[in-house]
Amino acid sequence: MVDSRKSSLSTQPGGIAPKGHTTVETDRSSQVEGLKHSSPIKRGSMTSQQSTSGAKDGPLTSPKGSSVRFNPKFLDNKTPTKPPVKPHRHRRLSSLNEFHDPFSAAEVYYGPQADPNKNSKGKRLNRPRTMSVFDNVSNYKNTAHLHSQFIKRRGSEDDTYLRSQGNRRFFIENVDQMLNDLLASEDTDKNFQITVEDTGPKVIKVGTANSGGFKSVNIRGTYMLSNLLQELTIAKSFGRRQIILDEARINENPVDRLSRLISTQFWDHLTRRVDLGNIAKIALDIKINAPGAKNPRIYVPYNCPEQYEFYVQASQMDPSLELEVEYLPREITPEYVKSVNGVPGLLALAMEQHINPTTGELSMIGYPYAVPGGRFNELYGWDSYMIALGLLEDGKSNVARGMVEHFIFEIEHYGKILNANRSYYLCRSQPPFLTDMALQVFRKIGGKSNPDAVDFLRRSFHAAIKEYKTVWMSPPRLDPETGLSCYHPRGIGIPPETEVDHFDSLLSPYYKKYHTTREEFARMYNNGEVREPDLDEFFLHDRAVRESGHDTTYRFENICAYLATIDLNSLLFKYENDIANVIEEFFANQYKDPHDGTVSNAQHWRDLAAKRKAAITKYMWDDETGFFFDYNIKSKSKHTYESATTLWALWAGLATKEQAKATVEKAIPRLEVLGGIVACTERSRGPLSIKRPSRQWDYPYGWAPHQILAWRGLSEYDYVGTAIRLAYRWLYIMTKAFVDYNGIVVEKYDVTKGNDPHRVTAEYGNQGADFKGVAKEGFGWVNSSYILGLKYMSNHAKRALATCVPPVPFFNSLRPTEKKSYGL
Ligand SMILES: OC[C@H]1O[C@H](O[C@H]2O[C@H](CO)[C@@H](O)[C@H](O)[C@H]2O)[C@H](O)[C@@H](O)[C@@H]1O
Ligand SMILES: [Ca+2]
Repeated sequence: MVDSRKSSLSTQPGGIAPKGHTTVETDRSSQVEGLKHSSPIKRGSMTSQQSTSGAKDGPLTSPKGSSVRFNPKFLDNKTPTKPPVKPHRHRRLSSLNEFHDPFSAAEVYYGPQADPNKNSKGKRLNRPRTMSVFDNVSNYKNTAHLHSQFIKRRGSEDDTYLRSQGNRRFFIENVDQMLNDLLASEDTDKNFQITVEDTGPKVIKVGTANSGGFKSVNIRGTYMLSNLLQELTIAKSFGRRQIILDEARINENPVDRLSRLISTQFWDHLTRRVDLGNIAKIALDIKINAPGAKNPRIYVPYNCPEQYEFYVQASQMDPSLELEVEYLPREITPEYVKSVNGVPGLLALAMEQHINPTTGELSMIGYPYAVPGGRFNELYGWDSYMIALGLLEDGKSNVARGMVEHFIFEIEHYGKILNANRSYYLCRSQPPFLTDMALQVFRKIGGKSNPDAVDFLRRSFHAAIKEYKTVWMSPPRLDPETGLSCYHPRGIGIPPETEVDHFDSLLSPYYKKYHTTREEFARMYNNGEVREPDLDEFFLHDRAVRESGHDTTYRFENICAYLATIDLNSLLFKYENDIANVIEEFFANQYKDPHDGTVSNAQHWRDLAAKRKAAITKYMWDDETGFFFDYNIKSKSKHTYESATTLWALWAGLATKEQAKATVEKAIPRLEVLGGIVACTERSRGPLSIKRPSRQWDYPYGWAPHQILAWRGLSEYDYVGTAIRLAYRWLYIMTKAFVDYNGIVVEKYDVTKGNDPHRVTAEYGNQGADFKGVAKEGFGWVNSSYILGLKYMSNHAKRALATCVPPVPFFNSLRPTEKKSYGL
């Protein structure tokens, strides 16, 4: 490994490290000494030799002992390999005389126990100047020195710092002041983040804990400075005015840091659980900007009086929140849904009985669930599946289970798994994953040996069978001629949840035609006061696009409701097989449907799957290109748009061995780019222009669900090496953006560029990018993809990721035998 710090420092006037380098240093002599003394890499800490940008130039050697790999193929259905949260070895801190974990969760690290103002032990650190530094007086009270990039007084520097082993801690006497100084000096573009694009000195002084803040050291480089900003922001949010901060916490190996943050913070920030006190907050929605959307509102199914009472009680408890509680009608029609677009609200979800442990009072509480993040602050359909996979891996099976409970409730009360639980989504679903999601949760909560898990599985499959029959295999979604299904929700008018100007380019000719404004035209059109058949056709397909989860892509524009997609039909094939297996094992091979009275066995469902497989092969498979295409049921022809969803056929297990081989040999080379699998090929998307702007589900963007399904699909067909290679690419893009851009984790990435892959301007920008100081939640399915992707990585690959070694140099550096395990 190249020592990037030594070489870069020697060429930098004034010893200031270039952007992206992450170092702590005192002066040159102590640097050298520090390097001489540096101990082997410890879990969780990133030495300066591992700095982020320098390493990519250096040759990569395969460290000994890094060859332990597992076959991820077996992991989806079997036992976990990753413990929920890695236990950290506690280190004894000699000077502070206490046990302490530098990587503990924020609540612990910044909680009252660690507060020098509340904890008598800690107070010792805020001691006045002592004789030991009498002749060595620091100007630490003069805060100007904190952002000075010049070393003014050698006497104030703590040259014992680099010699201290395992006890490198900073004392931040004034968190607010330090935050202000840090931002003033380093956040030169004033976006409250410290990134590689900021042009500050990239160095700041901080007091050392051993000297009680009298002596200081320099913190250098984007990564460490941005971690410092993040930690100070979190400390402040805990009400802390002073902190002791471990160096290990701000130079932590980025792979460890990101996975730790996801496991211990991001999931918690994304998790919701409705109770009497928080419903008004949970119900708030920033997507709709209408007068009727100002107050929080909850809609309750007509036959859930207990829930209605609960919410009325919540609204009465604090009238100032102005929570409105409404019953839904028995029949939910497109007309009704349109009628409440101006007064949108959250839709009630599943609740369980709850006994207050102190009062013994019986009440209700919602099952927990996790939201995607950003503007998406409700329970989504397919996001939930992807999120559940990550939660299960991180030992949060109660939240994953809660989401399945909500889907059972949604199918029972709203007739489908909703796009998301808001009133304006009542007519739409999303890609169906319930059977696999229930099976994954079932296995994690004890499987066959747990009667509660068996009950859960049976209830889930009752719901899934109802959904299969009444949503996906009924009009208008079913195409009776081919037996295949399309995304085709009912609905009226313009979807209200998009950003206000989303449809301007489409609708502006109509504003002109009717000499009116955007708002007035929308009202007239939605109410049927003007008839525009072309728009009706456009919005029919637009609703289908949104149901597909792929909103939006040129693949689907003006056509989606007529497409039997490979995505949906792969998922239904999986439903049919999962249902067959569960009927066989958990319903004694005889399933009496409580909804329609029919009786079926496993063979019946296997026959349905075989029929679908035959139809998919006939209508969708293209041997020449190695793609499964969508099928247009109107024009009765293949729609030859090359999409990443061709890999869903592998995930579902419907491709033959030959089809899988052709996929790997012909389709993957077209879809594989720097950062993994791209949403579609550039040639299918076609040229862009002002009139034909980019769409977020097209080239050059990459999405976590596409990666996750591709990895598993390829592994199922024994192309584990290809899965590992693609996973490395995706994790590289994520890690690089995380390191260079202040810990960012976003909804989607431009997977064709390595410098700022998080910068996506298509349609409604990028969720997860808009934070001040610290990213608190990441983005649901992207969080999962990191946790799941790491399962495919060897230690060698993890080390390369931590130093942001780009995929091609990394693959080129492998020995021939190693290359094989990357499918090369
Ligand atoms: O508000 C615009 C659209 O937003 C959603 O779509 C996008 O975010 C979802 C949540 O992460 C995701 O499931 C979907 O795949 C994304 O394209 C929403 O689902 C759409 O219905 C809505 O129109
Ligand atoms: Ca900045």
